[in-house]
Order: sequence, then C-alpha cells, then structure tokens
Amino acid sequence: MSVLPPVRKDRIISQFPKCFNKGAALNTDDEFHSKVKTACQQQRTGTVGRFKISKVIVVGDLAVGKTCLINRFCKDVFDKNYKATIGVDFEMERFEVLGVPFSLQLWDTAGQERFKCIASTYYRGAQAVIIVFDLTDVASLEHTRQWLEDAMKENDPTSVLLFLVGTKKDLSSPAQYTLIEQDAIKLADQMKAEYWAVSALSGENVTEFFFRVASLTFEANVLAELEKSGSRRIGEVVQINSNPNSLYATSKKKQPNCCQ
Ligand SMILES: Nc1nc2c(ncn2[C@@H]2O[C@H](COP(=O)(O)OP(=O)(O)OP(=O)(O)O)[C@@H](O)[C@H]2O)c(=O)[nH]1
Ligand SMILES: [Mg+2]
Repeated sequence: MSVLPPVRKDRIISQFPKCFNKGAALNTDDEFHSKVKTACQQQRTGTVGRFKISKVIVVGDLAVGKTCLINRFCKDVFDKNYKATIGVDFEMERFEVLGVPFSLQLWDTAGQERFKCIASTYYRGAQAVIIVFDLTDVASLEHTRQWLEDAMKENDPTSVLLFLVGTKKDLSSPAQYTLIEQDAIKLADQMKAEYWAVSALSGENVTEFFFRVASLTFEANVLAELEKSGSRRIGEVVQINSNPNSLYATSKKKQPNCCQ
C-alpha cells in the first residue's frame, strides 16, 4: 500500500524537455533514450521509481537568487526581500517521468562565506549540481569555476550532471544579456555543463529548467541501472536453487541408462 499521495498533475513528464541553448546542452535529443522508454514501458527501472531519491545541490555566490529559484519552482512564490540562507535548506519534489515516480531532493546552500563550511558538508553524493550566477553581475559568473571545483571535491565528476544557470533575467537589458550569455555559454562548454537563463521574479524558464534537471537525472539513473544489470533483466528475481541434488537429478535424467 502506498502512503504517498499521487504526484501533482503539473509534475508529470511524458515528453523529453528541450534544452535551453543547443550550443551549451548536455544533450540535444528530441526524445528520451529508447532504452529508457522501453525499460519504463516494461516497468524494468529497478530501484529508480521505488527507493531512489536523487540529490541535487544548488551552489553559487550570495544573493544570486538560489533560494528564490527553488521557491519559485517548489512553492510558486517570489520574495523581493533578501534573507540569506544559513547553512542549507532542502525541498523534496516528486515527479512522474514516463509513468515512473521519481523524486529530487533539492539542496539550497548558503553563498555567504561564513556559512560555506557548513554548506559544503552537504555536497557529497550529488547526482546533479546547479551552479547559479546573477546575469547582471559578471563577477558572480567568474566565481562559478570556484563553486564547481568545491562541489567536485566531494563528488564523482564522471557521473554528476552539471547545470550553469543565470538568474534575474528580468533585470538585464537585451544588450547586457547578449554579452554575458556569450561568456556563460563558453564557460558552460568548458565545464561540460548545460546553460540556462531564468527569472524567479517572472517565472521565465523556471519550470522548463527543473523539468530538464529531473528528466536528465532520471534518464542517467535508469541507464545506470540498465548497465548495472548487464544482460540480466532489471527487476527480475534470480533464483538459485539451493538443493544441489536437483542439478544432479536433472543431468542424471538425461544420462543414458547403461544398465538396460
Ligand atoms: N529581479 C529579480 N530579483 C531576484 C531574482 N531572484 C532573486 N532575486 C532577488 O535577489 C536577492 C537574493 O535572492 P536569494 O534567492 O535569497 O539569494 P541566494 O542566492 O539564495 O543567497 P544566499 O542564500 O545568501 O546564498 C533577493 O532580494 C531576491 O528578491 C530574480 O529572478 N529577479
Ligand atoms: Mg539562499
């Protein structure tokens, strides 16, 4: 019996969400991976959908808008007053991807230097890292390299999905935006991160961005499960017969009876 309420209707993902910019995307596919689609149809996603919760950490300079970004998505609110995050906070978001339940644990970390040592103890075990900068503050973009380095000290760079997100899009003029976007795309490419530009105030691209995070994380998880299981089918119970005689009995049956 499930104790959880059904997933909210606006958290159901049935189509592969598009990237923001094809020049700085983790993948440019139009659909979920065919292996992933088949595994979901056949309910062979293993631990994904049953016990697995994927950890996502959100890092970046103070006041770039990490908390506002998360709050816009999770609670659909925006607070214009700055309240620094002390240490960390987290939100759980439940999705249904291709019919499979999937949860993200979003860790909102503090950007202020004095809370950084507390926050960094929560970096470990992330499946996705969201590095946030303010589109109106070029220094915050420059600092993203350091945030990436710190986050990667605690994680396996080969398996973590990276996102570079510019916030406060509503505040930047088109000319200012074009300039900073060029640098951000270059940097995202070097980091092997996917670039997004959003506004927590207007909500522009916020849902699209988190759907993309959920879908890419889900896809990576299912592919990893499929790989782990190798040729064996995920979810299949391998039965090992504990009676050694049964093996003998089978082969014995096949033996020609030489006494006849
Ligand atoms: N105009 C505008 N302001 C924003 C946006 N996002 C955040 N802000 C403002 O920027 C300030 C800082 O936002 P926070 O989300 O608290 O920043 P933070 O990155 O969580 O800061 P720390 O917790 O100290 O690391 C607040 O005053 C917000 O109202 C946005 O998209 N547009
Ligand atoms: Mg905060």
